Amino acid sequence: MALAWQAVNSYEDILYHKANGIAKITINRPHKRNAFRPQTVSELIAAFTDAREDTAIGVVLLTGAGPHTDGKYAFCAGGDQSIRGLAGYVDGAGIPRLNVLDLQRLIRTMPKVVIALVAGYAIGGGHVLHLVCDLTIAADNAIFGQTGPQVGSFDGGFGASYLARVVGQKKAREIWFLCRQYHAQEALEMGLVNVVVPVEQLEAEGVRWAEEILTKSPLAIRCLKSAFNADCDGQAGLQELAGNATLLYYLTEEAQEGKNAFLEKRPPNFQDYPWLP
Ligand SMILES: CC(C)(COP(=O)(O)OP(=O)(O)OC[C@H]1O[C@@H](n2cnc3c(N)ncnc32)[C@H](O)[C@@H]1OP(=O)(O)O)[C@@H](O)C(=O)NCCC(=O)NCCSC(=O)CCC(=O)c1ccccc1C(=O)O
Repeated sequence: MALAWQAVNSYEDILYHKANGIAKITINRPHKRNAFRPQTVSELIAAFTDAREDTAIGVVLLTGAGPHTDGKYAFCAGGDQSIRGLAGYVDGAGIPRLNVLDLQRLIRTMPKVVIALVAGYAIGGGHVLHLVCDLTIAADNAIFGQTGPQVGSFDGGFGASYLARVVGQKKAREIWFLCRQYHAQEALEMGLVNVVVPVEQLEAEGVRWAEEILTKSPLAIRCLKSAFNADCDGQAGLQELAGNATLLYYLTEEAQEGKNAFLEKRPPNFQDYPWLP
């Protein structure tokens, strides 16, 4: 049965819906193959931040609106080249921005599962967006690729190093150095996506995966996501993982004793808590 999506807020460049513990964020610029401008990214950050803060939400689906009137689908074609200035993508106030990097970090560090639903093109910065999601479900018409060295750009952050972690060094260098496009099946074979489904089943499959995840333990999923990140993200990754250890410790009676003793102006008594092997 289809979910009864409820619209959340009103945006210009994105659509934002929620239903049954799932948030769905849709880039809505199909006339540009869902390429993002600074406003698109700001709106995406606002929606992802809302989903992060909402304790009822456990999984976020990120997708692109489509098909366009020409029948073509796109997840996202990267930065909008028509408003690219000297120092980034120029916003309505004339300020150049590279704010998609903030969005990448938000998706990567939010303690909920983010699933990219890719129909059509995931190209350039749009390809990196699906890459930083925890899981990717591809439609059978999905096309993946980087174009940076062709259009005078590159993503040397997650777009390079995390891509190499996912598909291996040789393949990642091929993807960036040759700027080829890869079909869904090839993406599956290189471990870039989790599954390929017929395009008309894309959202339903995403909802099925989300519903399955939502039956699992939120704290376990949270700790696992930060553990996977810690392996790649250096001190920032360790901070995220250690933050979860602190959260779990705060939940114990032992930690409460420390706080209570301070508030009651007495020495703490940790004698009841064992030094576990
Ligand atoms: C995606 C295509 C392969 C699709 O091809 P096709 O189906 O033939 O459609 P088109 O006719 O080309 O496109 C239809 C329509 O959409 C417009 N459009 C498509 N993509 C863009 C875009 N990226 N920017 C602006 N407009 C776009 C296109 O012009 C057409 O409009 P008309 O009015 O009808 O002419 C193909 O479209 C394609 O190759 N697109 C470009 C892909 C690309 O090169 N993207 C940019 C890569 S660089 C990037 O994304 C920056 C990454 C980034 O943001 C970043 C990374 C690291 C650090 C910082 C940053 C940062 O913030 O910049």
